[in-house]
Amino acid sequence: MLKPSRIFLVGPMGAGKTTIGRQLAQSLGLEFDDTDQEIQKRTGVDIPTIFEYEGEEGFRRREMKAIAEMVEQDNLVLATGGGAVTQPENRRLLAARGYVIYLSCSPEQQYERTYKDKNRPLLDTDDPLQRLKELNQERDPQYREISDLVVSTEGRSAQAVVKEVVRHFENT
Ligand SMILES: Nc1ncnc2c1ncn2[C@@H]1O[C@H](COP(=O)(O)OP(=O)(O)OP(=O)(O)O)[C@@H](O)[C@H]1O
Ligand SMILES: O=C(O)C1=C[C@@H](O)[C@@H](O)[C@H](O)C1
Ligand SMILES: [Mg+2]
Repeated sequence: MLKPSRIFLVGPMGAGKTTIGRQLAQSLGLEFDDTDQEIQKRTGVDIPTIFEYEGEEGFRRREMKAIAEMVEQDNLVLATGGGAVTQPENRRLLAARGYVIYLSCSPEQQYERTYKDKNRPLLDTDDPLQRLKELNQERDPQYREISDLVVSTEGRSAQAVVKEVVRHFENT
C-alpha cells in the first residue's frame, strides 16, 4: 500500500510508541508528534503533576482535546498515550482519520522497559506488573478494535520494528 499521510501509534506503556514513532517518522519522511509530550508542553508540567492535581479524569479531558486537534495534521506519525483508546471518542477519531498501528508487547516486557521511570502515575503502585496485566486485559481489545496493523515489539529493537513497518508499506 502507499505510505499513509497519517500514522497513529497505539499500544501500552513501554511498547515503544514514542521511541519507534520518532524513528519511523524519520524513515518515512514524516513529522513526528506525541500526545503525552504535547499535553506536557501545553500545561507546562509533567504527567504525574497533572494526575496529582486533576486526577486521571482531568488528564483524559486534556488528552481528548489534544487528540481531536492533532489527528487533523497531515504528514504525521503520532504517538498516543497508552490509555488514549479507553475513550470511545478517541477510538472513533483515530480510526477515522489515519492508519492505526498497534505496537504490542507483554506486561513483563513493559515492566522491564518502564520500572526505572517514575513518569507513569498509573504504575506508581506496590505491584506495577500486576497493574500492567490488568490494564492489558482491559485495553488489548480496544487497541485491536481500531488497528489496521498489529506489530509486536517483544524482544525486538526499535530499529527492527521500524524496518518491518517500512517494508509493510513498500510491499503491500
Ligand atoms: N523495541 C525496544 N527495545 C528496547 N527498548 C525499547 C524499545 N522500545 C522502547 N524501548 C525503551 O523502553 C522505554 C519506553 O519506551 P517508550 O517511551 O517509547 O514507550 P511508549 O510506548 O511511548 O510508552 P508510554 O505509553 O508510557 O508513552 C524507553 O526507555 C525506551 O528506550
Ligand atoms: O496507559 C496509560 O493510561 C498512560 C500512558 C502514558 O502514555 C500516559 O499517557 C499516562 O501516563 C497514562
Ligand atoms: Mg510514549
